[in-house]
Amino acid sequence: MEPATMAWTAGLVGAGLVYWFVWVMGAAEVKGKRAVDLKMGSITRDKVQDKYTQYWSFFRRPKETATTQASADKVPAFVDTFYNLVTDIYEWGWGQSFHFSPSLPGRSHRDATRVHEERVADLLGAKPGHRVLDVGCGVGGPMRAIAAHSGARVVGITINEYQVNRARAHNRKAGLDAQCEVVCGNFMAMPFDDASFDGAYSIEATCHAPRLQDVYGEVYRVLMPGRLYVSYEWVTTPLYRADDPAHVEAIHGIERGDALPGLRRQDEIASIAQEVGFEVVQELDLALPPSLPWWTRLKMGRLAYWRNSLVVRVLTLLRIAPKGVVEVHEMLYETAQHLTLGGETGIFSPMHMVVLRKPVADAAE
Ligand SMILES: C=C(CC[C@@H](C)[C@H]1CC[C@H]2C3=CC[C@H]4[C@H](C)[C@@H](O)CC[C@]4(C)[C@H]3CC[C@]12C)C(C)C
Ligand SMILES: C[S@@+](CC[C@H](N)C(=O)[O-])C[C@H]1O[C@@H](n2cnc3c(N)ncnc32)[C@H](O)[C@@H]1O
Repeated sequence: MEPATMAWTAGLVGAGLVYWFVWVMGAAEVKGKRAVDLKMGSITRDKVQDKYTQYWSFFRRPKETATTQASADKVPAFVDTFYNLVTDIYEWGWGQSFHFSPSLPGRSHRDATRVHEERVADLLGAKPGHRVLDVGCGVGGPMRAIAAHSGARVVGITINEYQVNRARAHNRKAGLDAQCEVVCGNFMAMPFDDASFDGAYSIEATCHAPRLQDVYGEVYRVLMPGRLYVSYEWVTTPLYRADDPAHVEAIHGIERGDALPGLRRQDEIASIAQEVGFEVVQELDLALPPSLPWWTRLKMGRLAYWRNSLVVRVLTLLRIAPKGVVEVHEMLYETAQHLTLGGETGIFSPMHMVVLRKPVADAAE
């Protein structure tokens, strides 16, 4: 072959490979984001690596982040940084619902996710005319499913401005912007009137609060008397042993890689709810049999992780993705291993469900 022909062929093959990496391999797992769109929230390109380092040094020793008032006060700001760093990767590699769900035999992940979300709407008895609060709404996957399923209006709150914009764009695209509203704010001091919601829910979000009382207390305040609050909580289960180093490492790994100021024990949730005034209507760990494992989706993705890691590296090399994305992606990969171990050993559940009622006669009155 002529040298010129060889050079052209090599060039074409190279370009084909880049195209394959970026557009095919980098395609979103569940539509909506491509690898080339990994922006790292509202952090400017040159600050991504620094922000990741700051995040990591804060959450490296999770329990310590909640022990003093001064460090607990910093948690929301670091959680905001965390979601700037991970939101695009989550959307790209997981979809618009940032939570787990029990696997359903013969059904897709998408179906399992929707069923887990619609369960909340059904428990709340949400219906047209109701105004329901989504506490820690992410980019609004659950909000849209619940609004569409129930016909209720849903107002979501998230600490992260970038997620607000993503959620609003998704709502518009889904034709649900008249029914779904998104507000930027702290769920421990919400900008809503007392007794202004017919129902409230939180899906894998309140685990970011240093004190669960602070967020449950706020939900209690904004809920109308007699109405329900459903929450899916991240907890350690009674199988967790604090004297087993493998257990401790798995739980610390989950906390570090998920911006958690310290996981709570399952048996703490109901008493905290009662402490702020709620009646406990139901409490159930949805991860327990007969539910099928929630962590198989993480495990089955090994090949996808390898592919994604390669895509992220190539995009960083080509300067399409900002420096620091590789580190964030590595952190998530490690977190996935800890979460899987937590699921397999049964020491951790991301779906300890509580159904709480604000009594008709408020005890404080
Ligand atoms: C509730 C929370 C988030 C739960 C999950 C939505 C996310 C927890 C770990 C995340 C992921 C881990 C591995 C990533 C993978 C390396 C990458 O290639 C593609 C995205 C992942 C699969 C990513 C997706 C979201 C999670 C499963 C917490 C924060 C309270
Ligand atoms: C794992 S995501 C879950 C999002 C959504 N519930 C879902 O299932 O797709 C956690 C959410 O809680 C929000 N969050 C964490 N701490 C918060 C705080 N102090 N105030 C408001 N939102 C918060 C995050 O911004 C994020 O949107």
